[in-house]
Order: sequence, then structure tokens, then C-alpha cells
Amino acid sequence: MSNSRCIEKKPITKTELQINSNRPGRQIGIMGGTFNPVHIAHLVAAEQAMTKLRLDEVWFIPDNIPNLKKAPVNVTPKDRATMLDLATRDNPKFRVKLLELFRGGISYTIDTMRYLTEKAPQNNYYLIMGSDQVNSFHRWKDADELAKLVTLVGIRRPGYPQDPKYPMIWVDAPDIRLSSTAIRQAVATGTSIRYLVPDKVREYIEEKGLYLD
Ligand SMILES: Nc1ncnc2c1ncn2[C@@H]1O[C@H](COP(=O)(O)OP(=O)(O)OP(=O)(O)O)[C@@H](O)[C@H]1O
Ligand SMILES: O=C(O)c1ccc[n+]([C@@H]2O[C@H](COP(=O)([O-])O)[C@@H](O)[C@H]2O)c1
Repeated sequence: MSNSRCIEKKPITKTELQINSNRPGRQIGIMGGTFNPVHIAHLVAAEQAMTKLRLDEVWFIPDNIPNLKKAPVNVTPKDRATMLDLATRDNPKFRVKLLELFRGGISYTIDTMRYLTEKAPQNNYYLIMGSDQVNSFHRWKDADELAKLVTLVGIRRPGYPQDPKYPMIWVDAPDIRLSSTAIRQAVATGTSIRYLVPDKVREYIEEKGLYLD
């Protein structure tokens, strides 16, 4: 299978559904993010990539300090990880991995993927990202090496035209115009976030009084 194949906007065909069925090893999707907080677009992107690419699991990996954006304020890494756990618990194929939080410092995806590929070289890794990240991927640390270690998977994100500079697979998923920033702003202004995040995440945000200022 070629990495440069583009399945964007086309109906999924039988061949595409079988895309990974004969690749040896386990097929693991990696969904990295700050998840401040996790919202439904993260979950939809992961589920669509997992089912359409026939992945065995998706591992959600919250970053500690993000490289190219402002570090989260007024929320602890534990809060972000707990919300991720609450959001993914009912899906047996979704896993939360805290290795970037334990590693500390700025989270570079290359460090994570070097570690994972050394630890389990039999696995094939698929780095799932929205088109905002696709467009800035060339600025990531050691992007050339990273693009060789993993298969890059893009999910279209409203407001961010697709402009890939690296070969990748596009997975067609429903457009959801939503961001963690919008969730935080909604809470701060007293607007409902019901249905924008899983109920348990909303309850956690309310109980802990997160994002009120
Ligand atoms: N609405 C969306 N559609 C598709 N992909 C998304 C969407 N929101 C986030 N993603 C993707 O999910 C991953 C993690 O994103 P992140 O945790 O930074 O969320 P965010 O909503 O972009 O946060 P913030 O608003 O705080 O920057 C990234 O690859 C991002 O591109
Ligand atoms: O490794 C890098 O240089 C790098 C630069 C920007 C983003 N990332 C990763 O991309 C994922 C989404 O990032 P963000 O900023 O949208 O939360 C998250 O796992 C980040 O660690 C990684």
C-alpha cells in the first residue's frame, strides 16, 4: 500500500477496508493531543480512522507541554488525563497512554515514536491528526524521521485547508467545527457544553470547576 494514497471524500471501498488486513503485527493508531479537554471531534476522528483503516487499537497520548502552542493553564495534567480516561473508557479499543506525562518536559512526538517502535518493533503505527496539524507537521521536531517511522493519517478539520507536505492517508470523517478552545470559552461564558463532550467529562468539568476563568 502506498502512503501517498488519498481516500479523502471517496466512499470507502472493500480494498480500503482491507487496507491493513495482511500487514504483519498489530496496527496501532496514535492520537496525540493536549486534550484540554477532550471533545467529541477527537473521539470521532479516532473511531473513523480506526474503523476505516482497520486498526486494532487507538492509543490516546496526552502531551505534557506542547511544542508549538501555549502550555495549558489552570488545569493539571492529571485533570486532562482523567477526562481522557472518562471519555474513552467505554470503548475497549481505545487506550490512554501517559508516557508523555511521565517523561515530562516538552513533548516531542519523535521521542514517543522512537520509544514505541523500539519497544514493540512488530507494531505498525498510524499517527492520526487533524488538518491543522497536517499543515504544520513540517515544523515538528525531526519531522522527516518521524514520517518514516509512522504512517501519517489526516482528518479534515473545518477551517484548515488540506495542505500536506508529507505523504499521508486521508480518512473521510464528518466535519465537526469544534475545538478545546471553544469548550473552554463556552464554560467560561456559561454556555452549555452538553453533547460537545461526553457526559462524564462535562460532569468532571462541573465538579472540579474547570475553565471558569
Ligand atoms: N474538530 C476537529 N476535527 C478534526 N480533528 C481535530 C478537531 N479538533 C482537534 N483535532 C485534532 O485532534 C488532535 C488533538 O488536538 P488538541 O488536543 O490540540 O485539540 P484542539 O481542539 O485543537 O485544542 P485547542 O483548541 O486547545 O488548541 C490534533 O491532531 C487536532 O488536529
Ligand atoms: O513533536 C513535535 O514537534 C510536535 C509539534 C506539535 C504538535 N505535536 C503533537 O501533535 C499532537 C497535537 O498537538 P496539539 O498542539 O494540537 O495539542 C500532540 O500529540 C503534540 O505533541 C508534536
